[in-house]
Formats: sequence, structure tokens, C-alpha cells
Amino acid sequence: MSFCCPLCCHSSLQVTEEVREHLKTPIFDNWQWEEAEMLVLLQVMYTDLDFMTAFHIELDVLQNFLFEVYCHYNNIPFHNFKHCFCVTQMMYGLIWLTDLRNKLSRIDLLIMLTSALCHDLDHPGYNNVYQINAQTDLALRYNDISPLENHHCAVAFGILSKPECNILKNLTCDQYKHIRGGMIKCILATDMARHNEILNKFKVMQPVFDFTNKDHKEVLMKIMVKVSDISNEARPMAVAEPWLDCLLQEFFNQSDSEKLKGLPVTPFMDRDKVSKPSSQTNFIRFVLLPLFTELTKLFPCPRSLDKGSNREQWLNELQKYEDALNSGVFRKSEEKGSQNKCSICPCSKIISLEFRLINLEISMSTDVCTLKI
Ligand SMILES: Nc1nc2c(ncn2[C@@H]2O[C@@H]3COP(=O)(O)O[C@H]3[C@H]2O)c(=O)[nH]1
Ligand SMILES: [Zn+2]
Repeated sequence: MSFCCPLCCHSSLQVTEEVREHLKTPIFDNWQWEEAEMLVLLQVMYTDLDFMTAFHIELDVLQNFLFEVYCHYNNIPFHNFKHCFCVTQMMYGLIWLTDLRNKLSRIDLLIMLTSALCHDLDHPGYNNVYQINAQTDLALRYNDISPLENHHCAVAFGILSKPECNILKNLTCDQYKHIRGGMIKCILATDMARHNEILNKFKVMQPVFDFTNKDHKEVLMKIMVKVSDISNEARPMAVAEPWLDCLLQEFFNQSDSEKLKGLPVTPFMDRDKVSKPSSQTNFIRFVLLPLFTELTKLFPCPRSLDKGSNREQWLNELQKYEDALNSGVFRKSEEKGSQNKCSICPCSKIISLEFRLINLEISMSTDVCTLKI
């Protein structure tokens, strides 16, 4: 497939079968691709999930839509177009890995993929707490209720309201309503303030989960978008590590601004308090693992069952990581003025966590010289 868009009007990318298959895996490395190429790959996702034929989407309309989406992401360290691409690609990979094509309707898959694509549109780089404390226009407009997520969603439907970008224009009224309702729910669900509420609902449904039950499907779709949104650590370390740098850069920008303006300083964004390992340990233990654990209960895979409970395996790994942390293996960046390097041997490896999510089997390892732990 070749593709031309206003971004790359004189260049086109040939997508080989190998790339197509790789695109379906969570080990896909976004850092190897230009943004213009990502636009092509997004087009491949819509095509290979049969959306073009199922929903009568014209190729030029899809291209216009994707380009407008690209234009509405800001040039900020983390919540930018590359993040949008990664979240959409993880959603795409999960759809294949969990065989959702045979469990959910095509229209629900379209909702999930398009929600992932649009979920952070026009993100300003400062989170909801900041919006509310600084009484920004967004907080005023949305009465302090998920101002960012409401905005992302409104921008998405603003783009779709342009006929030349409206990939939903050939659908029936009912189909359009279903997609609009679904996307609003999925995008609003990415507000982390609602994390426990949504996860708890999913946990309660687990033992009796029913793919034909509307409420169950709705919660699953929200969970899938949420998992994709926070899944950087489920990727190979070489992919995840630069993302953590981007995230911390955006966090630090916010806390610097909070200090300057005399606003409450968000502790997990404070450059004087946060290190890479401390940030990731807490995030992985309290946010990522509980979410992935629930998801793998619904989509168990034979390979991971061979080795006993995935969850126990992850917790063991996490314990090892924390033991290493407590025994001083990790050197905090602020102590030594360098990045988080292994401090007990000359290996000089940057410390990070490595999650690999392959067929929903997630393992975690630390990037320190394990011999010395
Ligand atoms: N510490 C940490 N936080 C993350 C990571 N990935 C996502 N997040 C947080 O999860 C949040 C998901 O919603 P947001 O995009 O608002 O902001 C994101 C970050 O605050 C990560 O790898 N580490
Ligand atoms: Zn996001």
C-alpha cells in the first residue's frame, strides 16, 4: 500500500507484509518511524480491520481525518502525536492478540480504535489538577469535570463534523449515535481520577463476564482504551525508556509552573522528589499491574498458564525490583547528578523496567546487572 498526505506529499511508504504483521504486536518500536509513516500505518490499521469496507469509508476521507488528527496534537514532550500513535497501535495489537475480532462487533472495534486515536487531542501538557487549580478556560468550560478528556472528545467530534474528514458519514443515524456514545464513554474513561471506579466495575464482572452483555462490553471497551493508554511499560525497554523521559519532562514542566504560580505542587511531578525507579515502581505496582492482571483473567493464554499464575510471576519480579531498590542498587538521579545507573558494577546500564507483553504474557525484568543483586 502506498499513501500520500499533505505531510509527505512527495514521499510514499511501501508497507510490506512483514511490517503489517509487526504492527499487530506490542513490541512494535515507534521510534523507528517518522510521523508521516505513522499516518500510513494508521491507515493500514483501519484497512486491515476491514473498517473501510464495513463502514464505506472513502480512502481520501480517512487520510484527511488522520491528517487533521495529527494536526490537532501539540508539540509537547509526552501527550503528542507519537503517544497517540502508540496508544492506537497498542489497541490494534490487543485486538489481534485477544482475538476481539471474533468477540466484539466491528462497530465496537471502530469505537475502540478511534477513541485511542483521539483520546488526547489538543492536550496542553498540563493535567486536570493543574487545569482546575489554575482555573484555566478548559476547567471553566467543563465545570472542573474531567476538563481535558471532555476537551479531547469535543475536538474529535469537531474534526468529524467536517464533511471531508467525516469517516462516519456513510453510516446510519443509529450507527453514528452508537459510535458517538461509545467514543465519549471510552475517551472520558481515560481520566485517571476514575481509574478505581472503572477497574472495580470490571473486577466485579470478571467471574460472570458475558460478551453479549451490553454493560459488560462497555466496561471492557473502556478498560482496553485505558490499558493501551498506560502501556508504555508493556513494551520492550528500548521503546519504554525514552517514553519515561518524555513523561518526566512533561511532569517537571508542570511542577515548575505550579511553583512559579504559587499553585499546589503535584508531588509525583516534582523534580526534587521524583526519580525514575520510584516513579515507575509505584506506577507499576499500584496502577499498571492490577489493570493488566484483570485483563489477563479474561484473556488467559496457554503459554502463561504453563508457568503458573502470571500475576504471581509479576509480583515476584516486582519484589526483586523493590528489594534491589531498597538495598541501594539504584542510585537516585538527584544524588549523583546522572541518570539512574546501576551503581554496584561498571555495567553503566540505565535502570528501567522491562515488561514484555507477548500473547498477553507479561514478564518483567530489571535492567541491572542481575548477577550482583
Ligand atoms: N509514572 C508513570 N506514569 C504513567 C506512565 N504511563 C502513563 N502514566 C500516567 O498515567 C496517566 C494516564 O492519563 P494521562 O495521559 O492523563 O497521564 C498519564 C500519566 O500520568 C508511566 O510509565 N509511568
Ligand atoms: Zn494518553
